Amino acid sequence: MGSSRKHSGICPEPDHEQGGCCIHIVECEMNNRGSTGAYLTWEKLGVAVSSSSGSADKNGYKSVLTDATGYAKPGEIVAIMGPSGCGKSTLLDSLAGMYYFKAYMTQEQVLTWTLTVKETVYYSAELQLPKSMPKSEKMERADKTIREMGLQNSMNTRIGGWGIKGLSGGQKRRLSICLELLTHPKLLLLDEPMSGLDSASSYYVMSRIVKLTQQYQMTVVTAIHQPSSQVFGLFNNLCLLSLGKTLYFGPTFAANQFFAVNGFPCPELQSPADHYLMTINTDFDEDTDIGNIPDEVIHVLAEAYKSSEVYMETQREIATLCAKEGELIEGRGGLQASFITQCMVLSARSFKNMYRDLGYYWLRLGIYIALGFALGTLFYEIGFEFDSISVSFMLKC
Ligand SMILES: Nc1ncnc2c1ncn2[C@@H]1O[C@H](COP(=O)(O)OP(=O)(O)OP(=O)(O)O)[C@@H](O)[C@H]1O
Repeated sequence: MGSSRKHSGICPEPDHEQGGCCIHIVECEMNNRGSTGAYLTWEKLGVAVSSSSGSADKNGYKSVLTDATGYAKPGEIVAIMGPSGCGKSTLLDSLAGMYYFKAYMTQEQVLTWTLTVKETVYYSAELQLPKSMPKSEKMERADKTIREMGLQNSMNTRIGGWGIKGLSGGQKRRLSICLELLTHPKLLLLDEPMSGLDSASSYYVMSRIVKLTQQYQMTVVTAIHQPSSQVFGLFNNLCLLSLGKTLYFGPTFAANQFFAVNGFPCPELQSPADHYLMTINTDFDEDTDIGNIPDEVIHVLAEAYKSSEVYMETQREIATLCAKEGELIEGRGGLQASFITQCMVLSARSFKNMYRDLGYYWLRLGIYIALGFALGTLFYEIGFEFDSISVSFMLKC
């Protein structure tokens, strides 16, 4: 590793229940090749929310994430998996809380439904890419990213929304990924990027993300629900959560052995990802057919993980990554569009959105014309005398 780095960290005061927690990120020059990469680590990360339910503690707080520990390195993808409600989004939100994070795709779609795919990506390219980059190059990058996400046949299709069918749910998801990948961010957080995609599309989209991750040495952390075996095989590290606890963080290929050693071997012909999720799901205690009580399984695995060699290795890796030192490589400024460009692009986008949106522009225009006409006719042929004004006004009212 070279010596240059960007560094930031959040290490709040140790909490009496959760212990100390720390999120740490360094951007280092890699292998002296001139390119840089972001190293992200999180240790003993806990999140509690105020709650009035029975599971809250005496202070009215419910723990939704406990002692989460892990790391992510350039050129690699960490997959966060676990049953619904286990804390995947909470972990990603906590990591995204770093002021330095570059790109975060949440579960909510934030797309302007009146624009086409091409317009959406072009506008985003103009706003996000460095002002030093020529416009032709920005458009070229936008076209390439659209093709990489397999949206080239829908370039001129409107996103669609209220009353207008446009892109499908999966296509919208791919478009959202496009917008995040445009800048080749050093750190990319994705929350359920595959939702709405069929298994083949999921594989193609994820393998393209892997390709870009390796090509641009991006650091990627993604929450994912139910990856197929092929998609699962693309991840470098796996973070398994249940009830807010980390049951496993380590190499994806080593998870099978961890489960087998602790009494939950993956049956032959079953997808490992499915097996892990079925084993640690606590939502359907009565219907479970694996013969174990889910809460006990979580306890056994959480304890086994903390005394495993994989956990020790994770701790060693985090210590190494946190110890990286160096200098600032580049300032954050200079990467965005200039103020003038931002004004022009946003005005053009807003104008297009307004005149294509029936409710937003045309309906309002109709209402204002009708209102103007009504107000105008109030004084029609009113006369010029004082009496005519008062009589006419009384009549009209
Ligand atoms: N701000 C909050 N206030 C109250 N409860 C919260 C808050 N944030 C998260 N939670 C609770 O924490 C738990 C974990 O939520 P989270 O969204 O992280 O789960 P998830 O694993 O991403 O679920 P899914 O896979 O269904 O999206 C849920 O029970 C949720 O209700």
